[in-house]
Amino acid sequence: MGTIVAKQVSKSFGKKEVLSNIDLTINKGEIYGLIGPSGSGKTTLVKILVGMDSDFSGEVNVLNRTMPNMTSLSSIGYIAQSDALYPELTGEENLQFFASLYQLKKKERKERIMYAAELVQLTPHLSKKVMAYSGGMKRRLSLAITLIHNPEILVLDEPTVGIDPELRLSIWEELFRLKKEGKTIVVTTHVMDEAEKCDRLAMVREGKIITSGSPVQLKQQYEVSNLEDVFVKAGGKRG
Ligand SMILES: Nc1ncnc2c1ncn2[C@@H]1O[C@H](COP(=O)(O)OP(=O)(O)OP(=O)(O)O)[C@@H](O)[C@H]1O
Repeated sequence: MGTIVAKQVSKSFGKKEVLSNIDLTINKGEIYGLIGPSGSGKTTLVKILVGMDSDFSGEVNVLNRTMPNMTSLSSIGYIAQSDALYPELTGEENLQFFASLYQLKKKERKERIMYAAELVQLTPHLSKKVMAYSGGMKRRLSLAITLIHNPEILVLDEPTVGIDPELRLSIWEELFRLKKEGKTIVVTTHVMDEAEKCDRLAMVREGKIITSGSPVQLKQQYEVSNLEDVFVKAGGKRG
């Protein structure tokens, strides 16, 4: 049994089907990438996987519980594309607020806030109000919030958009470290060099998984040297 299992998941907005018979199994301790162009359905799918959307057909299981499920929420850290931050509060107050939602003890709360802020290099900016943060700083704060309760599963929708290359690398290093601890990590991206870093990938186009496998397997299977060409050959379109 995988940590996250989706069976025949479909979803429509009105008459438009945006997800069509999605099957996937994500195992404990792997970094799983959902790769696809803008509008292909990645965000819609991750919202269903984390239990934020119950209006779909098919079945989703997370940690052996059918989703959506309140008990599973504390095991999942989800970073939404649009930042759910409080602009009037400082970075630290935002972290405090989210930490308090998870009822962490005072000492643990302090430790987790320091760890998360350090990880995204926001420690020197914690006392500034979030409305004075740049776009990249807000993304980093969102990522820190996702990690605050030390969840077993991390679901990161485009985690490194607007983040400079150096910090992007250090965030990936941290994801590798978390994976070694046994965390399960789901990442959406349209950047192929990030796709290369995943253990396994599903390539998504127009609401369907057009192919899946490890980066090495996929390149061998389609006899190409990069993942962009896998996407094109598997039935995606360039650009
Ligand atoms: N609330 C909504 N109402 C109607 N259509 C929607 C809604 N949310 C998403 N869609 C449509 O569903 C499709 C999939 O969108 P989704 O956001 O999941 O794609 P995505 O792959 O995550 O793209 P991006 O990376 O740009 O967010 C798109 O065609 C989008 O226009």
